[in-house]
Amino acid sequence: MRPIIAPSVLASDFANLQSEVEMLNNSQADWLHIDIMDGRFVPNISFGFPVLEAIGHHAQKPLDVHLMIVEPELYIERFREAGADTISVHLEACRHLHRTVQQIKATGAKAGIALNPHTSVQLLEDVVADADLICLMSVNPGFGGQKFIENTYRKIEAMKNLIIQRNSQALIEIDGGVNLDNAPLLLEKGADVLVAGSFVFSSADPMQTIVDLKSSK
Ligand SMILES: O=C(CO)[C@H](O)[C@H](O)COP(=O)(O)O
Repeated sequence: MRPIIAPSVLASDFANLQSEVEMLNNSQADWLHIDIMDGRFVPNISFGFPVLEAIGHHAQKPLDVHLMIVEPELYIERFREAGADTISVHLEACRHLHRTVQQIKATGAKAGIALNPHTSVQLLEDVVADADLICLMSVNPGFGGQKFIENTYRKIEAMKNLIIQRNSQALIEIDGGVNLDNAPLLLEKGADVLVAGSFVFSSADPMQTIVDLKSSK
C-alpha cells in the first residue's frame, strides 16, 4: 500500500501561508500535518487557533494536528472547531490518556497518541485498541530539521506487533527527520504515515519531493 504523506506545515511566514497550503493542495500530499507547541511541553512555541483556522480555511486535505502541549484535554473541542480532523496528544502529557482519547473521538475527530523517542510502546498496551493513530516521534519534539533517531525502526516493529496483538486498527505515523534515505526502511518496518517538514520544504521542488516520498519503498 502507498504511504500516507503528511507534510508538516511550517507557517513560519504568514505572508506565504496561503501559497504554502495551495502548493500542498495541488500536490500528492494526503494530509497536512500541523504542529502545535506551547513552550511548556516542548521548548518552542508555534501557533494557536487563529493560524490553524486560517490553514483549515485554505486546505483541501485533512488536517492532522499534533498537540505538543501540556493539559491537552483543556483544548480538544477548540482544536476540533478550528478544523482538526485528527488530533494527537502525547502520552507523556496526559494524566488520563484513555479519557482524553475518548474525548477526542466524541468530537468526531480521529484520535492519535504520540510518543517521545524515550517512551516505550508497551505503555500503549491497554489503550492502543482505542486509538486511530500512533505517532512515533523520531526526533525529540520541539524543532524541525533534526537528525532522525535510528532506534525508531525497532519501535515501529514493536508497535506493529502490539497493534496486531491488540486487534487495533491504528495507523503508525513517523514524525521527525524523515527523508528519502530512511523512508523505504520505515515503510518496510510497518510505518503507514510519513510526516516530513524540512526535507520537503528545503528541497528545490517540494511537489516532486512529495511524489518521491509517496513512491518510496
Ligand atoms: O515538529 C517536529 C518535531 O517537533 C517534527 O520534526 C516536524 O513535524 C517535522 O519536521 P522535520 O521533517 O524537519 O523533522
